[in-house]
Amino acid sequence: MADIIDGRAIARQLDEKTKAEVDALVAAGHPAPGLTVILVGDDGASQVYVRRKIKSCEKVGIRSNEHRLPADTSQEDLLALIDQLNRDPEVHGILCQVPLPDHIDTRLVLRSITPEKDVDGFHPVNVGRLSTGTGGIVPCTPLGVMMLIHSVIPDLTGMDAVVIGKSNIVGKPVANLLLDAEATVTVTHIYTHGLPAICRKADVIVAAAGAPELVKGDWVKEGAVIIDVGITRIMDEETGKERLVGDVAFDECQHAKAITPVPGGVGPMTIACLLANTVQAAKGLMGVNKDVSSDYHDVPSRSMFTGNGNIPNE
Ligand SMILES: Nc1nc(=O)c2c([nH]1)NC[C@@H]1CN(c3ccc(C(=O)N[C@@H](CCC(=O)O)C(=O)O)cc3)C=[N+]21
Repeated sequence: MADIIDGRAIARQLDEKTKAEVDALVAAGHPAPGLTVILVGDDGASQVYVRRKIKSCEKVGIRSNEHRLPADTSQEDLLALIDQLNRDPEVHGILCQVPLPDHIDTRLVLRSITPEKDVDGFHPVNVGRLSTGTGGIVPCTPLGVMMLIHSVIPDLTGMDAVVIGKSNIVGKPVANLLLDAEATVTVTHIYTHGLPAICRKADVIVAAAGAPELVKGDWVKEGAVIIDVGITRIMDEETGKERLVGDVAFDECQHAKAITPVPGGVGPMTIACLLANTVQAAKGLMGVNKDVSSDYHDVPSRSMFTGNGNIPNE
């Protein structure tokens, strides 16, 4: 039997660390970090996620604020709200839930959140920092994925990792983080030729294609580690109830070393990492931790100079 990686338990551990950081900030006379979540429209799943995020904030002592806007909110009004939040010194993190309604230009909206408060790590400045290994805020789900992998494989040096999915939110940033961890990374997607054979070579598989039960048992090498990022709601024919399905045929993969469940795997880590990112953003804005060592990490850092073939100007 494969070990089941308990995302809820690891998220709880991270929340404890986050809470301790919040307490330390407050004890030093700083205000508690503040997160503002914007939700446009009334998509059911989005409402569930936003409620979870707000509740989790309470647990660790982060102040939270929710702006619920009607589905027909104009892009102009949304941008005006973000502009106001960008200037508000009590707001340290801004998250605008995606997907946004079709009449709104999502890229423009995500670019309008100031990079210092961009706790999703979606702003092009943070994307650029991640891809050059120069700090910045790392997107929540990819950061959670790495923590789950590290809970079973402390050192990824030289390992073969296969990422399935090429989204800006998960696939691409996960690939960058795996490279930073010295893994050999193959990025694939649902149109990749010979995907099963590519996966069979992997020591680590990150499935983030949004395709229910795409990864079959015979795609998985004995002893591999599988991280399942997919969440699809399907109607169970037998019970008539809705259930959540990942991108991996879980039952067929018991010869893996370890595997994340859905639910209870990556999802809870996404939220815990959001809270951690909010504290990181707050510290940055408050000028906490701006000591010599963090300056060292802010300047073109390690991975730029350690001979990974990264040429800074490319
Ligand atoms: N700007 C923005 N940032 C996001 O981080 C963001 C977003 N938009 N839009 C939607 C996706 C999705 N997402 C999840 C968060 C928690 C769970 C989660 O807690 N999942 C539970 C189950 C939840 C359920 O029952 O549906 C679990 O896997 O155990 C899942 C998905 C954050 N997202």
